[in-house]
Amino acid sequence: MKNEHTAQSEKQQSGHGLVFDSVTKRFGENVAVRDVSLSLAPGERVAVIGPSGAGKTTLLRLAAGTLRPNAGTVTFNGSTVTGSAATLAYQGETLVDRRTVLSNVLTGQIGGLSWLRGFIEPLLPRYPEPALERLDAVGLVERADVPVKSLSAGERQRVAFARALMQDAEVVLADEPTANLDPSSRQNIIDVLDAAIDGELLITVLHDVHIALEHFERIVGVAGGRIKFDAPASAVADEQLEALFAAGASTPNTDAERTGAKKEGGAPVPRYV
Ligand SMILES: Nc1ncnc2c1ncn2[C@@H]1O[C@H](COP(=O)(O)OP(=O)(O)OP(=O)(O)O)[C@@H](O)[C@H]1O
Repeated sequence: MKNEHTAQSEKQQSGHGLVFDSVTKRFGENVAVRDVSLSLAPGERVAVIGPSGAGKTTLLRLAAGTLRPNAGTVTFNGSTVTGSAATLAYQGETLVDRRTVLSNVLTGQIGGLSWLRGFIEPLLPRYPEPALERLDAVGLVERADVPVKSLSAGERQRVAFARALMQDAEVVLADEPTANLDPSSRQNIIDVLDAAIDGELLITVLHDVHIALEHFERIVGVAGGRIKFDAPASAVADEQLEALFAAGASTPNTDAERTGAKKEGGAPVPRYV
């Protein structure tokens, strides 16, 4: 009889799950992700950690299909990723303050509606039940009718999760869900996310290494656009973490910097186009 690990490896080799195959993503001369190969199985809970500018958000956006690689492929179950396979849980600041919690969550499904219905549904919902279910999953169903502006940062993040879960995607991506939260809310928000996920592949970018190691099974360490380690949380050594964050300070992102060529200009690179 095959053990679970062998079965999972075979599925991944046959293109099951989310697969990055030799992926490179450039922004001009800046190489954000450099020849990355990675296989993640359905149901896994993965934390991506690394220093600032390492390429973590770019990896997430490639997984969401909102960025296309310059080289290599990103597939889910063998097909190029699209917005319907993966959902990116944007941070709580992306909510519309003056609208109610329910209305914000309902905007999570407008991609699947007609233009007119997509406009009207968040304001005058005909089918609020799916959104109320997602709010229940994140413990906020009682607050469905209050405006988002009256919520705490942690509650806003929970609404953002509920909105992302409306897409019923098989891959859930969260970029820094603990940002702007106090330490006790940070633990709590990861517990909420954990409880709301139901068999989907969860990939979370985290700055807080302790939370990553405590709450996630698999840790992918990224620096300079490359994967430096990919290991079960229990196997990540302090030396690996020190090397990862030390590498961040010294790893160049451009080919010119890597080859020691003189850098021209020096204008800051914009974060997003
Ligand atoms: N849209 C863009 N245009 C130009 N450069 C970009 C763009 N997005 C990211 N970059 C650059 O790509 C590199 C990786 O950025 P990315 O945001 O993926 O890093 P990160 O690890 O998520 O960083 P942080 O932890 O600070 O959010 C950085 O050098 C960044 O400046």
